[in-house]
Amino acid sequence: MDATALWQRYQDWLYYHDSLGLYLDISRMGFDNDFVASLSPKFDQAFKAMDALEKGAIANPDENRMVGHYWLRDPDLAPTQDLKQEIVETLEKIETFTAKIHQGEIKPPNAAQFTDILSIGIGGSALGPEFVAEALAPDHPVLNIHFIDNTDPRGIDRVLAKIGDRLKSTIVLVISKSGGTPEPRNGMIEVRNAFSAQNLNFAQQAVAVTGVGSKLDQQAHAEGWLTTFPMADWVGGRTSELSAVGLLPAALQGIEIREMLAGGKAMDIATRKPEVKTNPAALLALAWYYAGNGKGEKDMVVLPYKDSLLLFSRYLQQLVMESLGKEKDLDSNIVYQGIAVYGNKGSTDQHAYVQQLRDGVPNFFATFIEVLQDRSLPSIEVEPGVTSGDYLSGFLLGTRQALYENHRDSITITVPEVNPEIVGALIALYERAVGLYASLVNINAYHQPGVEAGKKAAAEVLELQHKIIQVLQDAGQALSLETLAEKAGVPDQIEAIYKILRHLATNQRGVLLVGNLAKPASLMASIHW
Ligand SMILES: O=P(O)(O)OC[C@H]1O[C@H](O)[C@H](O)[C@@H](O)[C@@H]1O
Repeated sequence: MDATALWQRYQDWLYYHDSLGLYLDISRMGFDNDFVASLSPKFDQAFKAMDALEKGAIANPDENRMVGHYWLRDPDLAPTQDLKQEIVETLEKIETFTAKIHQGEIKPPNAAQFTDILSIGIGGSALGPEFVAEALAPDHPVLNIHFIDNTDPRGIDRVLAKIGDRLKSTIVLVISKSGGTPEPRNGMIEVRNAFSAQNLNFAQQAVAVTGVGSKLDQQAHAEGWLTTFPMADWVGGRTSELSAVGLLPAALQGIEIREMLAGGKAMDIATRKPEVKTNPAALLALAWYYAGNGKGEKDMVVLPYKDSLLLFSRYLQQLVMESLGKEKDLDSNIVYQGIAVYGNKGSTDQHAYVQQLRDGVPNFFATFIEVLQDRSLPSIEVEPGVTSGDYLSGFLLGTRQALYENHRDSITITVPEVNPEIVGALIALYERAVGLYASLVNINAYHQPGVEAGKKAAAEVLELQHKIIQVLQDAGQALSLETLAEKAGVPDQIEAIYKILRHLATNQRGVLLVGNLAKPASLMASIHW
């Protein structure tokens, strides 16, 4: 396409949101008008499905749940008065609680004021808060946030070591919608143990964000934690950033949560329009469908040219891949859907994998995120007439151009600056795009049956661990792995047994492995009394 035609195409497809100052450019995706027309019936369906979902239809048939994250930004849309009230009251409670914490009205027993936040959660209960903290926390926040988002003992130690003796002034948020996920439960137990070690009272510094009546909720009430915030069953984990899950940690850091919600609401209004060309989420869904042939054949590489948006791609990984990565469509056909998401930030990544993007296997489309404002204050020149920000901007434009020249498609989102309103809007934009795309490819975006398989398998491994330790104890002598597997009644699990024993032996857990480590079959296992 020559420069004039390309410039025309750019203008024809450019989307601009006036009040947000947000641009979306899909002109560098190679679709044509016939393609757009061919998707029109699917989009009509998708808009209808989205409308029904917003009105409270059971949009997650497997779990018999409504999908109401849009109501969080506009409680008037909630299908019942009770739901509306629940949203409004939770928001008010977050603000009142936060104000009391900031003013020292609610304070830890052994310090004048809270200084730090320790947020324990995983998946949707961590990725949004982590992304938002990185994007929006002030340089010197009212409270410094730390995250435990795994069950890695060393990772937990590291976070606790950083907090050190400020544990006495740390407010602990345990965030888990189900209230039964093992990783945050383990994190909580470890942190509680650290509190005991410093003679501190965990309950007096702990807050739960969880489903009403969950195990965690019951524990928090029974033990008299500082307070609890509800997580509604109609908000999915990966779309929970603008619920208490994300708003509470954000507010505690001093981030303007009402602005995040306003940005989300403004974007929701824009993406509710049942017309592809003027609806930015529909434009994104169209571009994704085009790139991957409606089958996720190309990966989504997310490249914000702004350090503060570093975690956006990680956040989107869950939102997109957990929503779209499905074996079956809504008619139970095997479809193996999904779009792989990865990314980090520019221009940093230009010195890592962008080489492959430009010249290597063309199995991706890029999404550039451009932030117009370099910094709030004027910049110095790093060479005559040029600032660091000019470089950043030049690198983005240059990479976009270099990809285009080599027939690599890209989308560009441009925002004026990274502020709470824009972050809220970006979250809402992608939530809606994922919902629309799911309709286009006829899948349920709101369940995650695959995640259960991994959890179940992990539970079985732990059960096997109990079993083999029992067998070893009963045997009272060293056993070969084969004999051990036989005695445990699981001769087909010998490899798993070997790996469990190797882990236990490494961690001084009372198991001794003797023999040639290079030849697992030669090993003898015993209990080390
Ligand atoms: O918030 P929780 O109930 O602890 O769940 C945390 C995460 O658990 C699972 O991995 C789900 O697939 C995620 O969607 C969820 O965000």
